[in-house]
Amino acid sequence: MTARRPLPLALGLAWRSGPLLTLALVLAAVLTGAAPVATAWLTKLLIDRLATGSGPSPALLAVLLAVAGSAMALLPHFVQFARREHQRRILRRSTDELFAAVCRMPGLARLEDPRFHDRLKLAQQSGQAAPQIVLDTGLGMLRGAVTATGFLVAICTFSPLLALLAGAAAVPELFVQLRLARSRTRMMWETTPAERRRLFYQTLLTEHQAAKEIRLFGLGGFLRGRMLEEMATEHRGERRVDVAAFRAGGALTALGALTAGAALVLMVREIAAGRSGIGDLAVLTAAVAGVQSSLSGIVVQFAQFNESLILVGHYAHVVSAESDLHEPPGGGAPVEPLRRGIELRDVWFRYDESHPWVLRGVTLTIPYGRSLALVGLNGEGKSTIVKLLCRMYDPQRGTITWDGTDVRELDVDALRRRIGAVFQDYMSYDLTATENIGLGDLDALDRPGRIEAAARWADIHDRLEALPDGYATMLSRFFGSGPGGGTGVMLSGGQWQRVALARAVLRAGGSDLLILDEPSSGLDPDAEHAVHERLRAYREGRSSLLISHRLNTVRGADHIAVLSGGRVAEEGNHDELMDLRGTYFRLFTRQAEGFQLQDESQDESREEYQEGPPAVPPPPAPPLGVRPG
Ligand SMILES: Nc1ncnc2c1ncn2[C@@H]1O[C@H](COP(=O)(O)OP(=O)(O)OP(=O)(O)O)[C@@H](O)[C@H]1O
Repeated sequence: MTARRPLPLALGLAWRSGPLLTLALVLAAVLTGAAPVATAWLTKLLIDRLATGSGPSPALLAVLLAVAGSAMALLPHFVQFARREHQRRILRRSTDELFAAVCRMPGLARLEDPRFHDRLKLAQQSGQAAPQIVLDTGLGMLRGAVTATGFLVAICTFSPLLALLAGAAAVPELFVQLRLARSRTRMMWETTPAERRRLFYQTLLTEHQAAKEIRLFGLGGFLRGRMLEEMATEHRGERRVDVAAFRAGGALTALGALTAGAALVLMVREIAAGRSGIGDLAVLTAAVAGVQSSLSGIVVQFAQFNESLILVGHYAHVVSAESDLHEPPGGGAPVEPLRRGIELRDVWFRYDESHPWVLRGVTLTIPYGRSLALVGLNGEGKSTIVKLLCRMYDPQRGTITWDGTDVRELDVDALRRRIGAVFQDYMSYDLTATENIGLGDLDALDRPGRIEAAARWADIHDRLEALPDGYATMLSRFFGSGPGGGTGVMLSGGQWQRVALARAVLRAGGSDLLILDEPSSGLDPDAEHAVHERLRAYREGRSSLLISHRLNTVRGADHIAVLSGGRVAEEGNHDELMDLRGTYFRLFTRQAEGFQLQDESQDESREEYQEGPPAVPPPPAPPLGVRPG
């Protein structure tokens, strides 16, 4: 999809947010523009009538003047109210459209691209403000054009040269303001990374998760310093543009004063020569000032209009961003329930072209109704395989198939609905306990029975029920709990993990593939044992993928694959892999030895404790090479 054009996009957004309000604002702009011209003409007619006795009735002119004056006084109030209401509606709509576009992005690649985040930041700013600015400045220009045309016609009837002089003064200002607008938008793009980093440091300094390390390691001053450095970078960019604007403003004001002076000299000469009356002086003085200010206003508004359109370009880019995953023309095919299995064939993957390959030709099968366990050292790509199965990315080479169909040909949402997963980096949401579990299947949010059943399965029901507001308690110390706003509750690491398990189980009820990436790393040994027993029963007859560094929990899997160097180095069931005496054997025996050693030392210390400490301390060991006498 190509990026939508900024002007139609901005105007469309303004129109869809409030058609009647848009029309009312356009009408108000025309009236506001016409009112000063009408006032000046009516004043001239009234003065001429009073001086010469010819022309419309003074009473009528006075009434019309009063109407024009009232319109000029009242319109700004209406415009202010209508603008604010319109702004709120645009904000709601643009925010909705922008985040709908972000949610439509099926993969993770774009969210891991810093330039996309820079653009998103500007898109948020521009999507909220720019349509209003485009409309405001567009209407401002319309208003200014009505005023300037009226005044220029008035001046022309008096002296075309004077009209030309008043009009020409706007040309240099136009160039200067356009240049400034371009510098400002460039500066915003250049300083956005610094702004995002500053916001990151600010959040870090106030958020609960980082607070412990920041205090323990004494990082407050360091992070504050970094935050101020980023702010200084932003300010340097802003200052550069402000200095240019200040210089240009001075030069333009001097030029404006010169033009006004020249116009005044011309007028005085004409009146002194008797070619114009006293009424003309009144209208000309107002007209020259009016032309100058309205043309200058038009120029400034045009520059702002241009600036906003450039920024809307970022918004357009985000809302029309293409999918970061392959999508078949006409949409993906529906996903049928799994019958044969999922296969990875010669899968190569790296996170970015500049990164090394993580997977270098992985071939694996998760047969229907069977369990596969993945084992490997840190960073060997186990979680990467999980992300590929959930289609967070597509592999650069090779295929992943679902019952023989390449997953790239399937509808990605339908595929994900068939997968239940506990990720290694599972989320803890600052929401209520019910919501924390219910997010696994939104349909269950208003079915407390299902939520409770999932919590019972994960052995967290008793704890959640005992919370101050039960399942309605906010699991957060960041937001208040309940209508009274009492503080929420934090769970322990293992308790959070059980909540994540309950969430996955709630979803996995109807899923074909259950993925468990380190599902019990934070659980105590009793809980781990219980959870794995339940998981074993739960996986029965269901396709599942289990990843765990605790090899005693994977030994029961139907098939175990050991990843090494981006490939499957060993495969088989536990006994076969032990017979192979390779990596699995080494890792398993090392872990088992660790437990044995612990057991032995525990046994020894238990014996010592039972026997009591030795009465006489043992003699010091003799130096090496010296035989005890
Ligand atoms: N989003 C990402 N962007 C770039 N590189 C990544 C990303 N996620 C992981 N990696 C890299 O990919 C490699 C494999 O990571 P992965 O998380 O799949 O390993 P793992 O086998 O699950 O490790 P562990 O046992 O520590 O959980 C690592 O070298 C890691 O640095």
